[in-house]
Amino acid sequence: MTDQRLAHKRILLKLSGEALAGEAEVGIDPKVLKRMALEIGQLVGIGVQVGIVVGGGNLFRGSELQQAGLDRVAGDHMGMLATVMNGIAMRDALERNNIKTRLMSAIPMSGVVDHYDRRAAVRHLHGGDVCIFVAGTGNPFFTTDTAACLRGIEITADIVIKATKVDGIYSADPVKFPDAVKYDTLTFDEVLAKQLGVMDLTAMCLCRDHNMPLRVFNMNKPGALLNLVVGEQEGTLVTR
Ligand SMILES: Nc1ncnc2c1ncn2[C@@H]1O[C@H](COP(=O)(O)OP(=O)(O)OP(=O)(O)O)[C@@H](O)[C@H]1O
Ligand SMILES: O=c1ccn([C@@H]2O[C@H](COP(=O)(O)O)[C@@H](O)[C@H]2O)c(=O)[nH]1
Repeated sequence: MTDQRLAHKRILLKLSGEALAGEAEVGIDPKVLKRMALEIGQLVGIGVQVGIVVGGGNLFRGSELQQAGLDRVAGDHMGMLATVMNGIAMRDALERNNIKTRLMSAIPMSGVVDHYDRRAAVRHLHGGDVCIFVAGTGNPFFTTDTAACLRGIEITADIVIKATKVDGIYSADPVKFPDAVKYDTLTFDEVLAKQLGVMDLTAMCLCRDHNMPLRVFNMNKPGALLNLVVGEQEGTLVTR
């Protein structure tokens, strides 16, 4: 395939932590990791530059730890460290499939992962390496959705793609409301006005204010990721 057929040449892919857990919903399922690694490898093979932000919801979420009695900032630090563990697992899966990978953390962790450096990340992307960005934004009270939009804007990705367990944005959470209706396209202001909960407000506003398109799609649908980078309709596209 030639470069001209690609709808997106540089993407920021947000992988939800829960998606890494597969059916178990907690922990990491090696079969899911392998499948995702192969799908990401297909993109690299056709010349797409891939940045990834991984979530941590399969291990820890600060808000849930706070409800269980922990200090919120301590909980958020644990959540960010959870994303580092997921990132190490994702790097391992990619490298097992001969996909060159860089793992960069917003929180310095010498000897385990590289420290995040935007200019170095862009150089690695140009060289064909997948860059995995972990530890979110490095600050408590944020989410990895916000980190994904932030990194996407920083690396001048063409689009932020949120891979999740539902196949787009619906009129209500489709997990709780099976009658909810799916949207093919939305504007950021519509998502905000309708309070559609698929992504947090900070992340949405960041994408809107920096004119960064966002697509939400189902990572459990084989081939969907490849389809959308070649411009086919998958999930829901949100634009300004
Ligand atoms: N209007 C909506 N349309 C689609 N999904 C929605 C909507 N409202 C809520 N959701 C829910 O949002 C979830 C998407 O969040 P997801 O679990 O992928 O990410 P996360 O919380 O960012 O990641 P992590 O699992 O790492 O914490 C979907 O699984 C869905 O159940
Ligand atoms: O910038 C950030 C990103 C994340 N956190 C904490 O990590 C967990 C896991 O991230 P998810 O986005 O929920 O997958 C999150 O709940 C926060 O506790 C953070 O503090 N700062």
